[in-house]
Amino acid sequence: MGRAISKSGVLTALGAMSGTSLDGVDAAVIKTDGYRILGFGPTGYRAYSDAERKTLRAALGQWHGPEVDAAAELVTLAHAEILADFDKIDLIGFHGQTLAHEPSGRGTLQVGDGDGLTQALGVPVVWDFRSDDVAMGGEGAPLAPFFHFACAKWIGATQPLCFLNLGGVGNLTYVDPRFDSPEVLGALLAFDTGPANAPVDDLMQERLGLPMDRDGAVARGGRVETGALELFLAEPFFNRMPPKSLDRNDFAEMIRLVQELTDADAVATLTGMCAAGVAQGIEHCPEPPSRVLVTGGGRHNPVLMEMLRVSLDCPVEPVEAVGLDGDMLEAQAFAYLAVRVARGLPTSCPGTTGVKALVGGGMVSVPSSERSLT
Ligand SMILES: Nc1ncnc2c1ncn2[C@@H]1O[C@H](COP(=O)(O)OP(=O)(O)OP(=O)(O)O)[C@@H](O)[C@H]1O
Ligand SMILES: CC(=O)N[C@H]1[C@@H]2OC[C@@H](O2)[C@@H](O)[C@@H]1O[C@H](C)C(=O)O
Repeated sequence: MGRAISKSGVLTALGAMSGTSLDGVDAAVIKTDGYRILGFGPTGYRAYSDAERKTLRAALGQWHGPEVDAAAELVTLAHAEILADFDKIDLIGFHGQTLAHEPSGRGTLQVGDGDGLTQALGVPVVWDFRSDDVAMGGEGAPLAPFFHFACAKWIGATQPLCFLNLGGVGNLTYVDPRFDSPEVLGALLAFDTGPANAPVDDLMQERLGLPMDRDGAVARGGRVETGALELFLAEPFFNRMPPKSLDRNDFAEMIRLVQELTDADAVATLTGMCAAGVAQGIEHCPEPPSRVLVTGGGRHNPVLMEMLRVSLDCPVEPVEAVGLDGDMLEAQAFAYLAVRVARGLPTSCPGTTGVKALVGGGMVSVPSSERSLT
């Protein structure tokens, strides 16, 4: 099943992402030469059980110790299960699970054993994508922007546009497709916009024992409390110039801003905070984007989408409007980035992570049977 990584030509790469929402592992195949997208392939999803989610939650914010070890083992096994379902793969891009992210402090931690996966699956694995960028002074996130640039080309965009990912945390990529290459100054600007669904999920869990505000049903019956919203926007994060990134729990205490509110008002206000963070962030774009294409779970929330439409001056649509798959874009991104890493191409630049030079970060593990060949 395994093959050494060819140094040129089109590769079939499988990417896997376990996001900050802790819902499960997304996996997706793309064909790429490391520059262009040549096609999209099959996708898969492996949900975490309640018990597994609990194990992951217990390890959030920690850098080492038994909780981290348990989380790492679980993440590796869950990935081994889903990735084994795919066939004829040249290369795997394995993001792992972020447990802690403190780029200007202790670094960034994505757990999961990429080397173990290589041996188990017999396919080369690229992993630990963020550490090199952080070591060189970058934020280590977001990393999807180079892939967003390729997506903009794939859909034939001719004017600047934004990709907005609304997962646990929100991140925005401004792409100017008039440039030929993503690393050219001005082609990309990217940053985290603020918390997205994580605070809503946490509040729903805490108050109602539910994992999310499905279809915005609770927020729809509530009212955004402007006092709480103003206090939220006064956080220093919003005045910082991009690039900038967040840890899932950096804004965990914002739930306190809504603690006196009814369930509906509290959820509406947290939803409004996500939209307001995006509206503030978009002001940093070099030019107003022609459209905002939304990916990640937040695009399924009609109340959140409506709030974004009201506060932004351009069309706001799910990425499905241009034929992309908003549930799989991150997994596809790490498939794409894996090929770039394997070929020595950069995966971040000053405009995406604030790093001083171009970085092609990641470890490459090859099956031991192929070590003599590479
Ligand atoms: N139908 C829906 N209605 C409302 N919210 C939804 C719906 N579907 C998904 N979501 C939200 O999207 C979240 C999952 O989003 P996604 O899978 O993009 O996150 P992630 O990839 O784990 O996070 P990140 O991008 O921050 O790493 C859920 O936790 C939930 O809050
Ligand atoms: C440190 C980390 O894992 N960051 C994630 C997280 O989830 C969304 C946002 O915060 C983004 O910065 C990043 O993921 C996406 C996939 C990225 O790197 O582009």
